[in-house]
Amino acid sequence: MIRVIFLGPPGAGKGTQAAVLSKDFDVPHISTGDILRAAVAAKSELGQKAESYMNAGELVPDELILDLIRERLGQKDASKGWILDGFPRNVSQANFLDKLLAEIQQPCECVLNLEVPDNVLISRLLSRGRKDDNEDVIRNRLEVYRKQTEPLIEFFRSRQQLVSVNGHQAMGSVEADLKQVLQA
Ligand SMILES: Nc1ncnc2c1ncn2[C@@H]1O[C@H](COP(=O)(O)OP(=O)(O)OP(=O)(O)O)[C@@H](O)[C@H]1O
Ligand SMILES: Nc1ncnc2c1ncn2[C@@H]1O[C@H](COP(=O)(O)O)[C@@H](O)[C@H]1O
Repeated sequence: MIRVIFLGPPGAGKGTQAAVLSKDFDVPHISTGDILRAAVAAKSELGQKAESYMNAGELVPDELILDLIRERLGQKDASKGWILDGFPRNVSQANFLDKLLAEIQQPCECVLNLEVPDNVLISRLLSRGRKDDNEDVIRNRLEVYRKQTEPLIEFFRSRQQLVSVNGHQAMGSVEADLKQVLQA
């Protein structure tokens, strides 16, 4: 069983690696980006509220995300562990998660921070080609990451929860490094 959070800029490989580890460790991969994209595709109320923020590369307001995470972590499959990808994304989400995990008695074991140079991120995102992967939106997502999400590196490091891994390697090598961390 593992309970881990993936941290890292857009394009660092969080979703790619979380999907692999989710299979290997048999725990759900909980991606707030995937949940929101599904809501947009379904044209649900959440999707309609979130879409314009996502298309602009901005974070959606916390109030759209917090209940969703509480509900998802309360589902049965999450009782055996989880991998969070894309949450928390700012300090207020991290504080919320802290309280929630204490309340449901599911402590996070570690925060895996994928490090990749900016030029590599940009070229990966341009070739991924999602709706929010055009040049202007990528630039904004990186800026939003620097301002709002990157402070979480220090937040988790100060609590000795952070482990940084070189994400600028072949996917299999990143996976091997992550597994080494998780088995340690
Ligand atoms: N180690 C790697 N080497 C080369 N390409 C990679 C590697 N890891 C992931 N990619 C590719 O880079 C792109 C971004 O990866 P991924 O979607 O996993 O990133 P992410 O961190 O989840 O991004 P976002 O936060 O924007 O959702 C994908 O097209 C993926 O196939
Ligand atoms: N935790 C989140 N808080 C606010 N906004 C979020 C969060 N997770 C995802 N989003 C929105 O969705 C897109 C895509 O997310 P990815 O994790 O990069 O797939 C992101 O730009 C936010 O608009």
